[in-house]
Amino acid sequence: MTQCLCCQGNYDAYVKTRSELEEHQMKRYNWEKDQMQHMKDYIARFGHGSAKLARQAQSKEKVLAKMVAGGLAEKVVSDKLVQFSFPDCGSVPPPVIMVQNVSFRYQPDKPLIYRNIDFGVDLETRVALVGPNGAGKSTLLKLIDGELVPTDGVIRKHAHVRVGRYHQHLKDHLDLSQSALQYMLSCYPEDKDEEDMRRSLGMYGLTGKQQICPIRNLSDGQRCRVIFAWLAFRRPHLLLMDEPTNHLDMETIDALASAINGFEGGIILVSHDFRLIRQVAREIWVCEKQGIHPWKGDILDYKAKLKKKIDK
Ligand SMILES: Nc1ncnc2c1ncn2[C@@H]1O[C@H](COP(=O)(O)OP(=O)(O)OP(=O)(O)O)[C@@H](O)[C@H]1O
Repeated sequence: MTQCLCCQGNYDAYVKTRSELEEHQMKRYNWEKDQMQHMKDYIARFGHGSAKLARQAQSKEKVLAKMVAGGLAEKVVSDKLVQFSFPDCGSVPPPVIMVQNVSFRYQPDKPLIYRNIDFGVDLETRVALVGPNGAGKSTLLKLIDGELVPTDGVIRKHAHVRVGRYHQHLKDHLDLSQSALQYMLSCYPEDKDEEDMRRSLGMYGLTGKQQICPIRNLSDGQRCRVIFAWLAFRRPHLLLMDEPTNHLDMETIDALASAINGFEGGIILVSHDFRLIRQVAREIWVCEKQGIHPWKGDILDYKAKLKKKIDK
């Protein structure tokens, strides 16, 4: 299970430690840079001078080589300030999605994951779906998205609704030889405007270089951002987010939270990150015992209940 990030104290401590480390690294980088420049200037000026000066220059050359061999501090390059946002999706009148008497099992000889579940989703929906591992949270998102078909019952969708589902496996399907920009252009061939695509990728914190280098050279976190950019470009009315915080650092998670809060559509979030849930969810639904049950309290009450259960 992903570590719970509820505790603000931990987060503050993390930010403080990180900025102290960065400050130290930057000081060391600047000092080394100055020293090296000084030695290089000396070598350039006196390397071919009198025997004494040339000897001193040689000795500086050795010091310089030793510094390089010992490993130099890298310049602190903070990731571009990330400010996610999901574009205006326009409105779709309710009911946007109706889940009616749905039962589901993966195979005929397997137990039901859901039995007769019934609920509606619209653009006001801001739900965090929680529950034990294996209860069926991801399965529900796949059913709503249409990747899975109910064994019984129906899921009705408004004809014009655009659903955007984010999950971890999307990044595993990226063509690693393509750049993020090529990927976007191939996904949206009708939108050939490179500038638009670049703006979108840039909005998700990918620098110009990162947009055009092969995806293979990007970190997992950067690949996730490519997926967020792809998702946002679809202008979904309903976001189905399955563990969106994996591979994201805390600043990016906060950027995601504020993007969700600024989003005008609906969202169903599956996450083990209670800190994100606390920031964005208006309702908690518990997925267990083949059903979906609205939770009366907030996510902290739910967390307390889990803890009580473990302590018993
Ligand atoms: N393709 C599949 N075929 C058969 N069984 C599956 C398949 N996918 C998932 N399951 C099973 O269905 C159940 C529900 O899985 P699901 O991934 O929806 O649970 P979850 O609540 O999202 O779990 P977690 O919190 O661990 O991600 C699990 O027992 C899982 O093993």
